[in-house]
Amino acid sequence: MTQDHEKANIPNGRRSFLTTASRLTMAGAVGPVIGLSASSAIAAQTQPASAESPTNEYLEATAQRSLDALESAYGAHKGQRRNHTKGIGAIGKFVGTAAAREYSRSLLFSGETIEVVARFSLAGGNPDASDAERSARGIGIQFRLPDGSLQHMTMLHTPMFFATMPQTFIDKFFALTPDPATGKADPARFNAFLKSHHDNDAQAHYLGTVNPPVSYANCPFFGIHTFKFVGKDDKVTMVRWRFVPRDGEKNLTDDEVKSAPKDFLQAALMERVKRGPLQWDMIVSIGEPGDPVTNPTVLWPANRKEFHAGTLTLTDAMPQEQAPSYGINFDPLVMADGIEPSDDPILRFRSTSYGLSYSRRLRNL
Ligand code: HEM
Repeated sequence: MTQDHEKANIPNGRRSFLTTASRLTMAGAVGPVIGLSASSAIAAQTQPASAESPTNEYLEATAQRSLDALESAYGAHKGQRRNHTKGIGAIGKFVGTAAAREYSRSLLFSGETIEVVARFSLAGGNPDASDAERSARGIGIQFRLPDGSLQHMTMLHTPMFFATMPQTFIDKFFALTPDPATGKADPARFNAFLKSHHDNDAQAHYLGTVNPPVSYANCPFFGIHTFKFVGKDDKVTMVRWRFVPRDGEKNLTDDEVKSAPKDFLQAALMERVKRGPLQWDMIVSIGEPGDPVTNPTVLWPANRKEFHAGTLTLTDAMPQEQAPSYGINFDPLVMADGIEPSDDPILRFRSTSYGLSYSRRLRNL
């Protein structure tokens, strides 16, 4: 298993993750990142040191900086999520398989029917974003296990993420800050981000070449990170998972991308659940020695051994303000016994960022 990062001491004594070899090994051109209204400065690399903001502050990726970056790009929308702001609630159930029980002792795979609260969303902090924009679609799922414990999964419809290190996330959203003169992000500054952050390439290429989905019902969702399945005998298996829609994957045509109404996703989902339950199969891939486990921008080879770990069934959908998911913090590190996180620095970082966003929303900030 490869580690493509190292921990480094920074001068003020605090520790931070710094990229050493974050170049992609997979094919993927520097594509336009469309959908996330483009750009401005790369804070970490271009902002001068000052008494209030010493250079080291810009080098350190903190939850605070990640929210500063999101709010810089999209503003702070009171009482709302700072990322994936536009969304829809859903409820349903999950039933795990005997095949999954071979690898994980999690009650998720006990075979009992597990209650599920979910939320679909559009990446980015704009509550009025167009549903046709070329950004990631997300799903947060809270599984309520029979012993009262919780298991979270927070996934995207792209197979890969755009950052090997939290600093890329922070730099990207500062680079999307609107220029006060135009109200739009500065393309030159966003291009500077693209040129200096090649870990962004693969997802940008994917979003630039694969049209957005026609409905959340037709979205595959990828866990992206590597996780550990822990068996009854404590045996650890490195895994990645994805949820494959039984309705099939279906994307907008080029014409539909241009003409689709701004808010079609909610209507499409509501209409679909009226016709019957929606299902996804959870497919788990087993890692082999040498597969990257800390880099969420690089895919595993397609020929990895896979098994069907369970079926997600969603029975109802509702506007997010009325949904049980409204008050949930889909922190991806909320895990029940039997599933554990890898050392992926992005996965580890997410928890604090979600917590801070959640606390702002609860305080109506
Ligand atoms: C450095 C990396 C990341 C940061 C800083 C970050 C930050 C955030 C924040 C602040 C939120 C809003 C949380 C809330 O207010 O409840 C959020 C939501 C979300 N993120 Fe991330 N994220 C990161 C990576 C990822 C990755 C890798 C995935 C998927 C594998 C992902 C999927 C989602 C989804 C689906 C939501 C919406 C959850 C909901 O409906 O509440 N994020 N993210």
